[in-house]
Amino acid sequence: TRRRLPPGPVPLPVIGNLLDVASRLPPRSLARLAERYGPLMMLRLGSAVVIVASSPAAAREVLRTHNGSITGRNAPDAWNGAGHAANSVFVLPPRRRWRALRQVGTEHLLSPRRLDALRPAVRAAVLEMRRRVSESTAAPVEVGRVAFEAMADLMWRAMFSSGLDVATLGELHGVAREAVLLALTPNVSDFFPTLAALDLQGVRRGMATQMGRVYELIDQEIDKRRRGPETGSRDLLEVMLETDQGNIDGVVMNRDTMRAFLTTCVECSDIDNLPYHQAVVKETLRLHAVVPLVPNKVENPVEIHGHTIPKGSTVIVNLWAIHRSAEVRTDPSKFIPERFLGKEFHFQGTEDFEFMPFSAGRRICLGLPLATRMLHVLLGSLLKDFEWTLPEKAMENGLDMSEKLGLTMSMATPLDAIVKGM
Ligand code: HEM
Repeated sequence: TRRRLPPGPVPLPVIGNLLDVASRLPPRSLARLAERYGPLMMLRLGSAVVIVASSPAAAREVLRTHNGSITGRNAPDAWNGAGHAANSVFVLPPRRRWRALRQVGTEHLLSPRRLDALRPAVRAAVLEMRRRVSESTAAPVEVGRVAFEAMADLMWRAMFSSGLDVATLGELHGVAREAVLLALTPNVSDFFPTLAALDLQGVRRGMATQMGRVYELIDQEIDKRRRGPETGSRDLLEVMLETDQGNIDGVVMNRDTMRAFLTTCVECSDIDNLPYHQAVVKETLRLHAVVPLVPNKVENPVEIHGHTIPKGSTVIVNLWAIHRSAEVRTDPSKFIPERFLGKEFHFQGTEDFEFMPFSAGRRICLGLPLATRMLHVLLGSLLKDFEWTLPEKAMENGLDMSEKLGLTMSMATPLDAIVKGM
């Protein structure tokens, strides 16, 4: 079967193709390799076998045709810190616990009914964000930080019906920043799983400290609700407490269930009536994929385009490369929101797999309904309520739009902007 494996660069002994991929921006290195080896190529990263899908047709094979056999995950070792892998929907294997957690999330946190009920929480989180921005007229505003804090505040309100104070929000931002740095560190444990137990670089221990702090905050909320008076809230915490010791589809609702929904969040607005605003958000997600490399584990061997994809290997869909492919759109590296006007490009992905910021298939982003609403509301509020300018240096030298990949993709130089007026 060896001859039928996908083509790829020749691996070096021990390290395999690590040097071919190591760069400031791995999705771009992989896109360049794909120009040479084709839309389905094979690499060895240490002892791990990695197949990379870099075209819409290859993505369709992975995320639709053979999706049933390619829905696993090889959890990065960092996720084992504080036992987080057992609570994370992102890395759980596609079995009972993963299915049940997705169901809990879909029904009790992200259903259209729950999202409607969350409108006041969204409003409160956005008002709080506006208040903080309007107090920052003297110094530049770190836009990413403000948006992160509003998402965290909203997620907290959705789960616990109470917002977070400024100090805790700041602390959570610090936790996220540390976690991104840890995820940025290429980890020997991932490339040589036999060495993982040693945690040679301390990445797993570092992640355990960060996750441990978030778990502590969640536990405080649970204990407060248990001791306190009835609140009458119908939030995720209430569902959990009502079914405590009970279960949903075989999964016990407990603290771990709350931990599964650590990620950010938020509102329903007028977005259907704001096509240009929507097009700007879509073009941003196209050019700057939040999760540029979607990793799937092969649970059963499959044949794609005449090549054998071995069991246990990781199949990465390079969303970054597909979104920027010159074969499917003109001027792919230019920011042109108009390309999304008047056409059917859904956030859920297009039929031909050329635009899918939330991926597709059985593991499509669970937070999609919340994320799309919150993105529009946050951006809308920041643009409508404030007038912005850039710091002098950025005005002179232009804005650094380069990206860096950690847990998710972000700007290499965080955007600072100055509020001119309201
Ligand atoms: C602009 C914002 C976001 C983007 C572009 C995005 C994109 C993605 C992508 C591409 C994946 C990988 C899907 C796959 O494996 O095929 C993913 C997974 C996931 N996302 Fe998001 N995401 C966003 C925000 C959120 C938010 C706010 C939440 C939480 C409420 C969330 C929760 C999740 C979860 C739980 C998974 C794992 C799903 C699974 O493996 O079953 N995401 N996201």
